[in-house]
Amino acid sequence: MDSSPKLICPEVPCIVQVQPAKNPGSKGRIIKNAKINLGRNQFRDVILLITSQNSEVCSFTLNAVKVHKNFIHEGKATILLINESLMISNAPPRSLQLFVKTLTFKVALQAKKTPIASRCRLLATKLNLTEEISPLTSKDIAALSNKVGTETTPTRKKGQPLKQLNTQENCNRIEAIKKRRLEMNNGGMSPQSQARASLKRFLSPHQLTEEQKNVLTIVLSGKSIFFTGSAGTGKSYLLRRIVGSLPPDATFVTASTGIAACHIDGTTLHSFAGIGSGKATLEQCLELARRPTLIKQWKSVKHLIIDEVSMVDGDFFEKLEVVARKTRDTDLPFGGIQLILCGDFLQLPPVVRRGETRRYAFQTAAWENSVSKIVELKQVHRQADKEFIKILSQIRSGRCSSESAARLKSTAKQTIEKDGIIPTILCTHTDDVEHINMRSLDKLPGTPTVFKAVDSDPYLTKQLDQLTSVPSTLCLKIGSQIMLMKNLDISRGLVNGARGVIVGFEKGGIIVNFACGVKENIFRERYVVKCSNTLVTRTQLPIRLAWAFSIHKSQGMTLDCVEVTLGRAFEAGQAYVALSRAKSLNSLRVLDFSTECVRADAVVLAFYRDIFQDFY
Ligand SMILES: Nc1ncnc2c1ncn2[C@@H]1O[C@H](COP(=O)(O)OP(=O)(O)OP(=O)(O)O)[C@@H](O)[C@H]1O
Ligand SMILES: [Mg+2]
Repeated sequence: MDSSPKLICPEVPCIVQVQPAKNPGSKGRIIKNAKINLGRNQFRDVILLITSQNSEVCSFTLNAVKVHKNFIHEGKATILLINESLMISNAPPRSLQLFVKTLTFKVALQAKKTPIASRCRLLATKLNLTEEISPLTSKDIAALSNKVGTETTPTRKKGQPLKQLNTQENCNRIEAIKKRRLEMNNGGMSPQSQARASLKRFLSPHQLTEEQKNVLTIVLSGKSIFFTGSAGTGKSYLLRRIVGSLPPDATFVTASTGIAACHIDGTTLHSFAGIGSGKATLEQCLELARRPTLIKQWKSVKHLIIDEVSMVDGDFFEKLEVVARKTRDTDLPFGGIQLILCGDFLQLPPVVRRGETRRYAFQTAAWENSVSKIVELKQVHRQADKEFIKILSQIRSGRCSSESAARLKSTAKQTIEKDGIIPTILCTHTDDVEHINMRSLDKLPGTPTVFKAVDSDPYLTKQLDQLTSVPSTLCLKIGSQIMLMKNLDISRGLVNGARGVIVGFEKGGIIVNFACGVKENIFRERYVVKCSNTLVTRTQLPIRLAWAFSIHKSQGMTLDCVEVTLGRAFEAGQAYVALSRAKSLNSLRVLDFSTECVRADAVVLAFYRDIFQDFY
């Protein structure tokens, strides 16, 4: 049996707009609730099939094809054929990516084969679909040794209309793109190797584990689910995969905090809900949610994703449930919205004011009525070291044996500085963070270079500070310790949380030496977030100063090298969150550790013991 990885082309639910090439301005034909698939006809041409809601099928031969996939992450792509263009939208982004990948490779493979004589084709009376497309395999990649593929991604600015290209223009563009790609390679990889590498990433990316696949299956079955697990079990990683498997128009991706939302390219739950802090009366909240743009949004939600649900306040969650029912005019729990909740209640709890009683989301009737499935992920991915995993597991449950405490204390003296990168101090209090960062910057010689964020709406700067992970002003000097706040290139280690030090300035950017060994020029990035139901942007360097970081802000992150000070820990789960950001005991330095700072909330322990028989 062939055990090599295969990429099976999925059937993709979407909306397709078929436009005649000769008349690109026309609306063409719009097929809603369509499903697209690939097949082959009797000549072994690759065929794209569109099945409409009433099972009507139309097919397009893909002999000459060009794919625009600039917006594929939003579930959109345009396939340009000789006589028409197919504009695909509202597709689950990951399924669409797999589909486009298969399409481009299969068409490229086909182009290598001897074409069927026109006479033969003319003699055939009718085009028959003979078979489904076979999965893409590593053999296919090998066969593509001297062909890059037919796909192109010409740069098109947002808002600029798609233009039908004549053949000459097409050729020029393809040549220019090939040249640019070669230039980008820095003489490293040939286009063939690039094509192969790109497919290999698809064929064998980090695969989901069985327990993660199980969660995905439950999500796709439409059930409301809460999946939990200790830090680093891949909850947010899986969540990103889930987002890619759901239709974008009806899926809302949120998290309890701005920084956690950034990890999954979502928005905060508060910003999505549109009911302010939720502290107002239910009637006032409903009034807010019934504003025209918001009510439209509430009515369109089918899947609501919430990461770091442990920090969602119970009262807020309860109000949200009522708002969902009332705005959607239904008595179904949560207005019939599928909830996809994820987080670890043994990490940070909801923030409450002094004197207020804490109520977790799971303590509400709204949770009882809406969440039908609870799953625990058990395999830890962030750390590989068994000893460290065992220590963390104890701390999560609020315990710490004398051996574990001794092991953690033993890290206090180890050297984890490397190539000028010093570990980030994780602080319990935000004031300490500001103070350490400012003092350390002042100590560096020279005057700072200031990078001011460009916000699409300057009046929303405060909200953008909350909703994006990057500050409105960055004062930087050579020697500044920084943390990357965006996944720029996962394969090279340029991921959210990567630590580095500034070694130079470049026009409009900075030069950074990263702990992963990469030296990279970093320029401004655009962050797009929803604020009061409109899209706003912040353009800023994707970094933060990282001599110090708050434990609250670090929740959800994987950090390269950290120093933890827990003397003033005040919150249940705080020590656990701080320690579990590190990948290994070797990249961690724990100062002033005492077992008193290890605390787990008894209410949460009781909840977990109740739902998981084998829990601690
Ligand atoms: N199936 C997998 N295969 C390989 N790596 C994985 C897998 N799942 C997750 N990871 C990696 O493990 C690390 C931790 O994942 P992630 O941040 O999603 O964990 P988490 O459960 O959300 O943690 P936290 O509770 O701290 O938010 C990440 O670097 C992620 O890329
Ligand atoms: Mg997470």
